[in-house]
Amino acid sequence: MYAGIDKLVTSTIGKSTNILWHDCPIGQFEQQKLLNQKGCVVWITGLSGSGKSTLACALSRELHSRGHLTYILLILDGDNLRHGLNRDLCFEAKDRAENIRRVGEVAKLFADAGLICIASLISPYRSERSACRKLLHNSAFFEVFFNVSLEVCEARDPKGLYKLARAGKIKAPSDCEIVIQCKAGDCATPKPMADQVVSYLEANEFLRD
Ligand SMILES: Nc1ncnc2c1ncn2[C@@H]1O[C@H](COP(=O)(O)OS(=O)(=O)O)[C@@H](OP(=O)(O)O)[C@H]1O
Ligand SMILES: Nc1ncnc2c1ncn2[C@@H]1O[C@H](COP(=O)(O)OP(=O)(O)O)[C@@H](O)[C@H]1O
Repeated sequence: MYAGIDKLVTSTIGKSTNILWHDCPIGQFEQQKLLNQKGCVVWITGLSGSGKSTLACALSRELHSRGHLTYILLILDGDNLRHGLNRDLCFEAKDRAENIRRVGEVAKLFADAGLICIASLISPYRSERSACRKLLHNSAFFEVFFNVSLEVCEARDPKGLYKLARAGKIKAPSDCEIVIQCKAGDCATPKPMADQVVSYLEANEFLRD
């Protein structure tokens, strides 16, 4: 047996038996001490064009300027992910579900490594967002809902995809920690929106060990 592995848990997955779980001596606790922050997932949900990617970038810039390690969100952004990790997936309901499940698992890995992981996905279904939330056992999953009207998103329509959103009747999330409100003619700039999330992380002691 290798040094440092003090617990072996076996399980059966499909037809495979003896799938081993290895516990390692350097875990989330040790990583967080090193980074002086707590690993967590900030999950940004909202319609296409609501401002998710803009907030993700503003938030990572703001946290970086304060000395915090984030995972650069552009990799965990719906469009970008479909160039790599999820290039086998399209936009049917089952593919969206798998897309979100994989992103949730990857986000959990980054949070386990002590990083503040910002995921930016439309993630329209509550059940899938809840499943990702449940992966984080220590309440380190924060949902940010962009409450931006269809009218505003459609007026922006930077990718010309808006006819698709028009068909969807997406219910507002009921279990999010943070709501970014934006009505026609009254939208905050990205910096105060990022500050709203930073204040939440600060108040919940995620910006110190
Ligand atoms: N057909 C179709 N339907 C929906 N979205 C489309 C489609 N084709 C491309 N895109 C772009 O992909 C982004 C959505 O990916 P997500 O991973 O966020 O979607 S989901 O969470 O799986 O529902 C989304 O990015 P944002 O506009 O930034 O939200 C779209 O621009
Ligand atoms: N707070 C804001 N106020 C005004 N325009 C914004 C704001 N946030 C984003 N935008 C603009 O809205 C469009 C969509 O933003 P984006 O972040 O790409 O949305 P999403 O990632 O949700 O599709 C972009 O053209 C962006 O410049």
